[in-house]
Amino acid sequence: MLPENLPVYPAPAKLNLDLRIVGRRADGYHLLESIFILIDWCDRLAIVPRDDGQIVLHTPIDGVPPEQDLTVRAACALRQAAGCLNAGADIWLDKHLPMGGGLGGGSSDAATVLIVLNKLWNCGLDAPALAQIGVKLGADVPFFLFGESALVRGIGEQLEAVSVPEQWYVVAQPACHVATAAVFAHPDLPRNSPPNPAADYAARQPFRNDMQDIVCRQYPQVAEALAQLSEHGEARMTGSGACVFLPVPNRERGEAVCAALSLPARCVRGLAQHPLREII
Ligand SMILES: C[C@](O)(CO)[C@H](O)COP(=O)(O)OP(=O)(O)OC[C@H]1O[C@@H](n2ccc(N)nc2=O)[C@H](O)[C@@H]1O
Ligand SMILES: Nc1ncnc2c1ncn2[C@@H]1O[C@H](COP(=O)(O)OP(=O)(O)OP(=O)(O)O)[C@@H](O)[C@H]1O
Repeated sequence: MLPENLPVYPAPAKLNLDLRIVGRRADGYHLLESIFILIDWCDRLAIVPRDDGQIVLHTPIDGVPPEQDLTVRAACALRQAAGCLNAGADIWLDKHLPMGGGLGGGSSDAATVLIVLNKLWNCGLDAPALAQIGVKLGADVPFFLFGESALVRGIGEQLEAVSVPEQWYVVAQPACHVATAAVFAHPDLPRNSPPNPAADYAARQPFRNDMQDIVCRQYPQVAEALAQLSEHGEARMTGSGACVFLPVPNRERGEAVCAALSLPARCVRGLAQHPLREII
């Protein structure tokens, strides 16, 4: 999928271990408190600068016009913010993460483009400046730029590091795509969980996901996936779904759970840091 002999830049997925909706802003966006972690399931990108000012995505996704792809939008937004208007890029995206899965794939692709082109174009923007560009592309982009486990608040722009124990997870993929905006707009969505500012993994337990009940009502495939995973432990949905996950003590146990399920699933490992952390 990617051209040979070019550096490959990963864009890892996220899981929301805990997700609470604690309020709503005047513009309708919801205020969240969520523990985010990175996992070792990744999209892969190749990115090469070009000097004719064009931003070319060589691998468009079915149903997403290139100019709306988050990789291209990220490159354009960076170019605008940094004022390097003649900078261009060739981008190849090898998509592995399911779309509409609650794994943040599009946001992660955008974050990887921002990180890499900030270097390749010598923009010199610092992390807060990149996050400001990122949050306009997707609520999860600042987390991927932050690059480690975090308690995320606001709509995704307030981040605090959280120490999360090393852990394996089974991630199961129901055969449906959940429309995030429709879940947030649902009249029955709980929107008033009590705020708890503690950036502390243990103190926030027991974890839950305030979007899970509404999504299970509307998407029986998600409810079925949760029922199957729950036979093996405490399973939850990530983000606005559709994917669901289960912490497991080790890879062997994870592979055994995957084999017992009747839907696609994989065993993944939590990452302490973003693989591009050293160039963020
Ligand atoms: C639920 C999460 O997956 C948790 O990680 C994210 O907050 C969702 O982030 P995302 O998919 O990047 O969502 P965006 O593309 O930014 O927003 C999609 C739509 O969901 C609604 N939205 C999103 C985030 C938020 N905090 N409140 C909202 O009400 C808005 O109507 C928005 O237009
Ligand atoms: N590079 C991209 N990768 C994935 N989706 C993209 C991309 N560019 C634009 N999109 C659009 O964004 C939508 C959401 O994709 P994404 O994979 O980020 O969803 P998600 O995993 O549910 O994210 P979240 O957890 O943030 O809700 C897609 O349905 C698609 O229309």
